[in-house]
Amino acid sequence: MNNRPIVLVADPLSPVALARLGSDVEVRHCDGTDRPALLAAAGSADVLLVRSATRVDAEVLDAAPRLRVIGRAGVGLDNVDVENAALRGIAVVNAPTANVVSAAEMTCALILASARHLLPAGTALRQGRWERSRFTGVELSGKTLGVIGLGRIGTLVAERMAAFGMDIVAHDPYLGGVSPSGVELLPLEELLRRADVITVHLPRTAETVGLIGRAELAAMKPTALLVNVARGGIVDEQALHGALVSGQIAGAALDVYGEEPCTGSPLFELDNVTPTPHLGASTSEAQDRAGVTVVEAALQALFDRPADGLAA
Ligand SMILES: NC(=O)c1ccc[n+]([C@@H]2O[C@H](COP(=O)([O-])OP(=O)(O)OC[C@H]3O[C@@H](n4cnc5c(N)ncnc54)[C@H](O)[C@@H]3O)[C@@H](O)[C@H]2O)c1
Ligand SMILES: O=C(O)CC[C@@H](O)C(=O)O
Repeated sequence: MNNRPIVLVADPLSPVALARLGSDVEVRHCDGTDRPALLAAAGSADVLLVRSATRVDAEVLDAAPRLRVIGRAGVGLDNVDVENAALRGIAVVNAPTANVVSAAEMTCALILASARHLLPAGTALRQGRWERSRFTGVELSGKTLGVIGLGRIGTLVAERMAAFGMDIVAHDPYLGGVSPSGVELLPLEELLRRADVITVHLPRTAETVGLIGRAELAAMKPTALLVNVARGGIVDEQALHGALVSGQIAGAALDVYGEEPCTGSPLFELDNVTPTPHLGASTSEAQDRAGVTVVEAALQALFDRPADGLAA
């Protein structure tokens, strides 16, 4: 069919989601992290589908005069200039619940891995070193988990870690003082002082960038573990490096970084850091759900009807 709307897929989407696009649109692919390629391909796009790697800023919007829909296959919209898109009448759709279980499970995995030194112990073993006493860990049962940002993912993490016997405290000023049962809401300073494990589940906003900096790290216990599966920049990486080297806190696990992709960081050289390359949403289930959600929303916006093969 000629003159079909063009859907530009700029980050890898699940095959299930791509199949849902059907035959009423023309699907084109580009590498959204290759700026010149993205800007060139955006010129003919009616729909732009991305994950977290592609930055959809004013320059991209300027280069995309036909754009009607931006689909973000995931939760965080910090890589999309939503306000600017709205001013141009471009719809922005995301998948706010598609990957939250995966992100919560990833967080729990990182908490457990940090508490038991799984990464450095496994690395030592691969290098032929059987170092049992060096990697003595800590039990989580009876310890306190501090959740900063008690939204969808923070709540799922709290529920799961409560099953490990952890006491849960949280800081979230937007809950109006109302929290799920069993969760004590605290001011940030008190959470930082009381928690043994601190996990961050915030959007990246002007308010949250740098929220965990030098002073906040200094307020934590020397035995504290800090986990960030939310967004880079919320934890100040330089201050964190200093706190980990000086023993101000015991360890950290990071899935996200101020600049991504991040293939080199002084943090990666520390044994008490467990780094992962933004894998929180990287499960087949989450990717299928996120991709299908934004494809359906994009087709709905284009044609005012559901995708091929879906019930009307
Ligand atoms: N690593 C990954 O792959 C991955 C996957 C999914 C989501 N994320 C990130 O996780 C973030 C959280 O996701 P969610 O689904 O739980 O979002 P959510 O909107 O359900 O929850 C965010 C919570 O943070 C709270 N909050 C906002 N500003 C705050 C502040 N200054 N102090 C304390 N609390 C504050 C809000 O009130 C809300 O309850 C997303 O914005 C995204 O950036 C990362
Ligand atoms: O693109 C991804 O898989 C990461 C998505 C995740 O960070 C999110 O905010 O949903």
